[in-house]
Amino acid sequence: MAEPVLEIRDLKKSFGALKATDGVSLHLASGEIHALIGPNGAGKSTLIHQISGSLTPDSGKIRFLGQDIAGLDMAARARLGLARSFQTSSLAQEFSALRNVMLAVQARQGTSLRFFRPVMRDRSLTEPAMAMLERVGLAGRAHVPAAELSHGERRQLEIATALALGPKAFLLDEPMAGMGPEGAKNLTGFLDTLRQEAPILLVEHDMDAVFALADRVSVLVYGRIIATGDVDEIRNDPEVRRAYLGEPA
Ligand SMILES: Nc1ncnc2c1ncn2[C@@H]1O[C@H](COP(=O)(O)OP(=O)(O)OP(=O)(O)O)[C@@H](O)[C@H]1O
Repeated sequence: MAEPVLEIRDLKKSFGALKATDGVSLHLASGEIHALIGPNGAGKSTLIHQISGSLTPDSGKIRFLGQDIAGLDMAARARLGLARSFQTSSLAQEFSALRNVMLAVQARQGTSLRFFRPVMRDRSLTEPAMAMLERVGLAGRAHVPAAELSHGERRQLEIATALALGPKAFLLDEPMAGMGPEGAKNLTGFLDTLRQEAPILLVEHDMDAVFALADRVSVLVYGRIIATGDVDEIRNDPEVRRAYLGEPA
């Protein structure tokens, strides 16, 4: 097997007596969507925070693109191509959709603000930024301030800014939250295409989306992975049905 894009080994994190992450190991392979599901409080967000670098594990290994990233801060992990999106919005609300994506393009190019050039006419920024907006279906809303976009459109814009950073893997924490049925359907279709660009570790409560998208599913309960498998294996796993899908033993 080719080396996984992301590999987590025996990760542990406690808050006092609570073992929020209790020896988690999982990996994300190239081209796949790996869904992480589990009941409220299972430790899904805590795990994502440790991978993105906003929370320090007590022990365990995190390797990304063959490199141990445990000692890197969040910004350094993002620069390597680890894109985290959704639970905290990174958008500049007063700026247009286009300007938001341009900021990400600029960050990737490593250029500083060009005070003496009219930024909005800088084609090395506007052209790739428009291309990203087109990809997520927001080109028609390019000049609308982020604050005036609908909830679903803001999610699309967050993906466009993440794409502009040239990600090598996505960590998506509940992207379907707050989306109506139509928005969830559109986003599901889009995520389906996104896996070609970079694999996705997907934390999601929307089981329709998980079962439609996931190549593999891991089930987290009380900080431990109790099962990993494809959608059918997870649906039919008696322990999963008991612990998570709420069925009697
Ligand atoms: N900073 C913290 N300090 C203390 N306890 C915390 C902290 N962060 C999370 N926890 C606890 O760790 C456990 C796991 O929380 P976490 O938010 O990771 O779960 P989750 O699976 O993402 O839940 P949800 O599906 O509701 O988002 C919970 O019991 C939570 O109360």
